[in-house]
Amino acid sequence: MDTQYIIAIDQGTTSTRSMVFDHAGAVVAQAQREFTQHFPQPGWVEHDAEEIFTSVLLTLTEALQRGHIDAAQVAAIGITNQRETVLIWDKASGRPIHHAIVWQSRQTVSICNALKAAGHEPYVHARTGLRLDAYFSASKLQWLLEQVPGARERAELGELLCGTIDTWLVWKLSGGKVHVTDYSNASRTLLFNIHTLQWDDELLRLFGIPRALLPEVRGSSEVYGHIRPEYLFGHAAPLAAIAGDQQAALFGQGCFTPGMAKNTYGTGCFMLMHTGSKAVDSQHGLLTTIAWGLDGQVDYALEGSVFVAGSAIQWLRDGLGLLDHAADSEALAASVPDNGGVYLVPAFVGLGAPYWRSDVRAALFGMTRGTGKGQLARAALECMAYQTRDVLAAMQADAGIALTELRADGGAIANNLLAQFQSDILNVPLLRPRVAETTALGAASLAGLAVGFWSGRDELARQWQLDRRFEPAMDADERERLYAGWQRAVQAALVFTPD
Ligand SMILES: Nc1ncnc2c1ncn2[C@@H]1O[C@H](COP(=O)(O)OP(=O)(O)O)[C@@H](O)[C@H]1O
Ligand SMILES: O=P(O)(O)OC[C@H](O)CO
Repeated sequence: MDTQYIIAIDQGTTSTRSMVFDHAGAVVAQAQREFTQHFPQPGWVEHDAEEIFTSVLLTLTEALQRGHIDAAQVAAIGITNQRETVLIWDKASGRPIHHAIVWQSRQTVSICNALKAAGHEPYVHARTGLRLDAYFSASKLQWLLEQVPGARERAELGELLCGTIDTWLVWKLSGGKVHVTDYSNASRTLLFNIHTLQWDDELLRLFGIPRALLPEVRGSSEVYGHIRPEYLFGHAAPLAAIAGDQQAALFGQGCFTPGMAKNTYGTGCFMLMHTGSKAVDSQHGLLTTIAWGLDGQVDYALEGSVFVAGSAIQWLRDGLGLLDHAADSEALAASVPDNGGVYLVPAFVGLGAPYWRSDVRAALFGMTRGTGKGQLARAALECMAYQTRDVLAAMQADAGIALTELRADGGAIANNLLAQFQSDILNVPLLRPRVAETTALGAASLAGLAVGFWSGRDELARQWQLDRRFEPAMDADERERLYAGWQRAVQAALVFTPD
């Protein structure tokens, strides 16, 4: 029989990737497409869901062509996606009624603030493990139903469907036959009870969301349907996995047992710790979320969501013009011995975990006349490490355990200076795996498990391979001195809020 492969579709915030994995878990071919970011007003971020779907079809076919792989060799397709981003579309025509509202978008801050002021946060948190924040899908759906003319009436008549990006893609790829999501994505909507594993009627009422809009919630590793053959050179491959991108990365990093954690350094920074079958309620500003539904049960995770990480480097590049490429930040930072007392609090869209302050704005502290590009590059890299320490401290306090190692992935951790500094500031070894595309690997793994391509988690755990291990090398006084500077900078930024 011909060699078989699994395709993972990684639909991220700024680009879509299709990656083909072989049985050893190695990437044999891939294709990537960026798509348009729409900023209709300051702080708003939207995507054209049709453009996203086109990017998926193009990368699927490009990846197969590049790898000279026959579509019949595709054993299954797994989907992983930017989370919380949500849209509504017309059931009959398949056309979105408006752009998708992206997770970063702040256009529903006032909806959330009003609900918080009315005292709803405690029970929303108790059911969902989340916060009443514009980051999650529920207020975005409410906004769409209120702002798009006729949407609410049509939703109540059952003419419309909604979904996060996974749901949209499965619906489109299956030719409008399958309307599903998985537990990991449902757990990011603010409408799903993570304890009863049901859409929550009271939360639906609170946000005014008709139940008829919502998809069925399924496991993260099962065959939901098949791709229309015309989308894959005539082969109706099974659509066999769905997982939110951060949970997929946790899976792809082989964090299968309680206490194992990963941190992904992409646009934002997302640290997740597996907590097993237990939903640990955070007392320190973290989220409780569903890691995945697999083999008939769900596993939970604690999550620290940091909104700005690698995008601080993009700001140096595109906003300030200090760099040509993000990777140049390493040499620039290495051109100076230290941060020279400069700290960047990168609250460009407010601060996420563990602060949850959407009103705070970014700030630079500690500059002197001698401050130059090198210190700014350091401050931008270091802020990822300090934010990670904030989250790790919260996680250790919530879980009651000390982390012995941190598995790291995402575009920015290719930066060796950042990786070493991160290990120093945490005083924990940082492990960078050989397959950097852990998000896609996680989705491929879940799809492969669903169709018997891999035997189980043990086999997957054996495939995880180390690229480089960074050991903490900074002395304790220096570590605590630097971190104390960060804490002062955050406190100062929290005090200054715009009108
Ligand atoms: N060598 C590098 N050093 C620092 N930051 C980097 C480096 N390479 C990429 N980045 C940053 O990492 C991010 C891209 O990582 P990626 O994992 O592709 O993100 P996402 O999936 O969120 O789009 C960008 O914000 C970019 O600025
Ligand atoms: O698309 P990414 O990789 O920036 O991930 C976005 C997260 O899923 C948002 O919660």
